[in-house]
Amino acid sequence: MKLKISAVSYTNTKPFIYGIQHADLLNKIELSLDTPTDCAQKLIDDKVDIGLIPVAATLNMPYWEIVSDYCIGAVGPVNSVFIFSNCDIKDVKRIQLDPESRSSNNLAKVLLKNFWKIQPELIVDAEDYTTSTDPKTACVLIGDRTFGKKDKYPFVYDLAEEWQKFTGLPFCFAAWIANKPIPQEFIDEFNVALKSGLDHRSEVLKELTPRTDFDLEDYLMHKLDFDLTEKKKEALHLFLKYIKDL
Ligand SMILES: C=C(O[C@@H]1C=C(C(=O)O)C=C[C@H]1O)C(=O)O
Repeated sequence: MKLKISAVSYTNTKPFIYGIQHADLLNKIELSLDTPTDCAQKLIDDKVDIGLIPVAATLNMPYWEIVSDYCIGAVGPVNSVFIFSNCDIKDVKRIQLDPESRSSNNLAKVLLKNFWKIQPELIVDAEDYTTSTDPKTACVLIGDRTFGKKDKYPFVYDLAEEWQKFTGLPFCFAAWIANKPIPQEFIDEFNVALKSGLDHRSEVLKELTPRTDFDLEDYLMHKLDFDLTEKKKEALHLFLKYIKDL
C-alpha cells in the first residue's frame, strides 16, 4: 500500500517536491499538491496519511505526530506572510482573512490580541480577499499571491517578523504531520529525500519562472528556514497555546 501525502502547492514547498521526485521514495507514495487549507482537511478526513499542514490545524486532530526534521518556517521575516494595510495596524477596523491559510490567520489573531492589543472585525469570506482598497480594512495574505505586492500598500506587516518581535522566537508555519503512526524506516527515507531537495535549491531556482518583482533566490535560500529546530518546536507549542486562549 502506498502512503498518501499532501504537500503545499506554493513555491515554498518546491525544494521538498524536488527532493521527493528525485528519490526512490516517489514509487512508494501517492503525492498531491494542495492549498494549505486543503492539505489540512485531507489529513483530518484521513484522505491522506501525511500532510505538510498548517500547524494550527493540529488542534482539530485527535491524533497527530510530526514525521520529519523539516518544515516551512522562518527566523525573522519570511517575506510571504503579510498583513497588508492602508493604515497603521493600530487604526485597522476590519481584517480579511485568507481562505487558503490556517496558521497565518491564527497568527494574525494571536498578534492582534496579545501584541498589538486591538480587536478589529475579522472577515472570513470577503469577496476579493486578496486586496483591500478600503482605508481601514487590512488583509492577511500568504504564499505566492503575496509576491510583488509588498510595495503596493503603505503599511506592511511580515507576520513571522512580528512574531519574533513578540516572542523572540522563530516560527513554524507548516510541518510534515501524520494522522497515524508511520514506520521509522519510511520517516528516515523521507527525511533524506527532503534534505536532498533543500541541498538542490539552486537547481530548483533554475526551474522557476524568473520574476522582476520578487527575489526568489533570497526567499528560498534565506527567508524561508526549513529546519524544524528545538526553538521552532518551542514556538509551535507556544503558538498552539495562544490559539487555545483566543
Ligand atoms: C510561509 C508560508 O507558510 C505557509 C503558511 C501556511 C498557513 O498560513 O496556514 C501554511 C503553509 C505554508 O505554505 C507561506 O505560505 O507563505
